Amino acid sequence: MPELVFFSGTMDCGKSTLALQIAHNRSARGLQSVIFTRDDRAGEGKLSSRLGLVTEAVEATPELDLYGFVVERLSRGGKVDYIVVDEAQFLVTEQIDQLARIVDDLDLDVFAFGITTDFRTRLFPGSQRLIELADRVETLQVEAMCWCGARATHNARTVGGEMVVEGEQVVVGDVGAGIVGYEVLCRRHHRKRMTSATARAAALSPDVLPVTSG
Ligand SMILES: Nc1ncnc2c1ncn2[C@@H]1O[C@H](COP(=O)(O)OP(=O)(O)O)[C@@H](O)[C@H]1O
Ligand SMILES: Cc1cn([C@H]2C[C@H](O)[C@@H](COP(=O)(O)O)O2)c(=O)[nH]c1=O
Repeated sequence: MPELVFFSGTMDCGKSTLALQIAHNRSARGLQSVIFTRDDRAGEGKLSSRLGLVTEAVEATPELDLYGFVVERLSRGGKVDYIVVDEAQFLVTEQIDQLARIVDDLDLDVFAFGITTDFRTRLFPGSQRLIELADRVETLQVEAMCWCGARATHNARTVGGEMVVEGEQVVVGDVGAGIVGYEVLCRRHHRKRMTSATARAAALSPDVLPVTSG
């Protein structure tokens, strides 16, 4: 049975790499995909991984009907065997419904990849709809780690190095880069707003240095 699968995790846990691997293995067996993405760091119409691989993709702008796109390709004689969607958190909820329709009405597997929650620990609308509709939600096996060594479960946003919990939901960016950056943290340190930089600064603070006599 074809499935809608949501591969989910924090930033930097290997989602795009897995998306590229799935596409590579299937195309090696002659299967053809439509790859959708939205706002990839590498630019419009790209699906890129931090391991350096990149492939062409269809930019899923909010107006694009994903079901209609696939139907049109099939009706023009194109071959479509399965669908890959990266940065699925950025899709509008109607597009997630369209993905479910692709599975149910066109009998195609849909593999969607995305982060579940934003820097405020709130669900992205696209991810919420995926959790509601997916046949399976899979957590990636290569866990991203917090600076403390625990499994990273949350995404933090930093502005000028400071962790923030207010702002626009969508700001495209990378981990540890630019004015606006991101860092993955465990829940404990997300709650305490303690990034690796804050933790380093605290460790160096005279307040926590051992008091020596003499
Ligand atoms: N230099 C490197 N050597 C080995 N693995 C790396 C290197 N740089 C990045 N990675 C791997 O790539 C992962 C990020 O891959 P990516 O697919 O871009 O993540 P995501 O799409 O989840 O943000 C990291 O968790 C790490 O496992
Ligand atoms: C937490 C968070 C992230 N984003 C953006 C930043 C990146 O462009 C993508 C995630 O990409 P990745 O391949 O999973 O690393 O999402 C955002 O816009 N808002 C957020 O709160």
